[in-house]
Amino acid sequence: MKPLLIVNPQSAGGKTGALFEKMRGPIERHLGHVDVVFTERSRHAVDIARDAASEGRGMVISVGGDGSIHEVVCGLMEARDAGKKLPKFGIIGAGTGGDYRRTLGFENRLDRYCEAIAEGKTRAVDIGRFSYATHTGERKSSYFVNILSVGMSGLVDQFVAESTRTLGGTMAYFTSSVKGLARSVVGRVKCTIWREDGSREETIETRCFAICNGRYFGSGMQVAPMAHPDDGLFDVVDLGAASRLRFFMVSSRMYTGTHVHSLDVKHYRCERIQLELLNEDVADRFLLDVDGEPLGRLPLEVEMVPGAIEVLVPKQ
Ligand SMILES: Nc1ncnc2c1ncn2[C@@H]1O[C@H](COP(=O)(O)OP(=O)(O)OP(=O)(O)O)[C@@H](O)[C@H]1O
Repeated sequence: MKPLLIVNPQSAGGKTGALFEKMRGPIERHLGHVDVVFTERSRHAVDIARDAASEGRGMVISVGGDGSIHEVVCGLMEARDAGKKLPKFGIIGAGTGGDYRRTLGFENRLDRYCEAIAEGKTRAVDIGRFSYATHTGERKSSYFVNILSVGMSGLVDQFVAESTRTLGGTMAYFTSSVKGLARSVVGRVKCTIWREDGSREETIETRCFAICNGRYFGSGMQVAPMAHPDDGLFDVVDLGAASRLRFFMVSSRMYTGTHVHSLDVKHYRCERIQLELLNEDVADRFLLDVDGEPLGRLPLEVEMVPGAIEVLVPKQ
């Protein structure tokens, strides 16, 4: 069967849909004939990827941004949990932020994405499987490939989602970040972590707490510069509970990854983690960010699925 391209025409503010026919020539020169499906709605890529794995495709390729990668991964993981053999997963970055492809070492060029897919080098990347609470209190589960964070990041995502209809992408992100900082709260969180055979429990206070396979979130902020997407462990970064001004100054250092040297920031590694919010009065402002999209809230339980998906990566 031919490789299947799952194209999000709405990614990069709609540019991907407008430019895809121009991209098809270079793609087919590298990969030969391909099948193409355009997503028609949010989360459609989950169904397409799951069905592609179920019908025995050898390769699926996401064409879009981090949200598209996330959805294809969710579909593949649903197929894996149903006992299906998974296709190799190719990435053609055509989004706005591109946080996951940065960790994998992709240059943001169509020819580089195509070369990586054609060359066939893979990395078996880790996936997080988690359960969370929806805004109506229902328990649900899902997956993440890059970063699952909670606190101010989820609040910013929610403001971005509410504002994109009236503002352009960059402007929406900037105003949402300012609003997110102004409205951010300190969560008091009961945190239980498991590593190898042992577990430990502690109560922490934080404005933002990130559970990472990849290194970047928020369009280029290197929250976990030490993370490797295929080491079988989450790198957990707690950005602390400093005042808003001090938190802003520490967070700004994420662009260079030097925030990890701040005494406010804590880092540890684990295979499984549970978070429960103790000050429930801040629950509607202490929210989840899953691979860059808003989702729900605590309580949260996360477990590692090591080496779950074979991703086609640059040779380097
Ligand atoms: N046909 C569609 N109509 C409307 N929304 C869609 C459609 N297909 C996918 N989406 C949604 O588009 C959103 C954004 O996609 P994606 O993340 O790939 O692009 P981006 O936001 O430009 O990139 P990045 O996340 O890297 O900044 C996702 O939440 C996805 O669910």
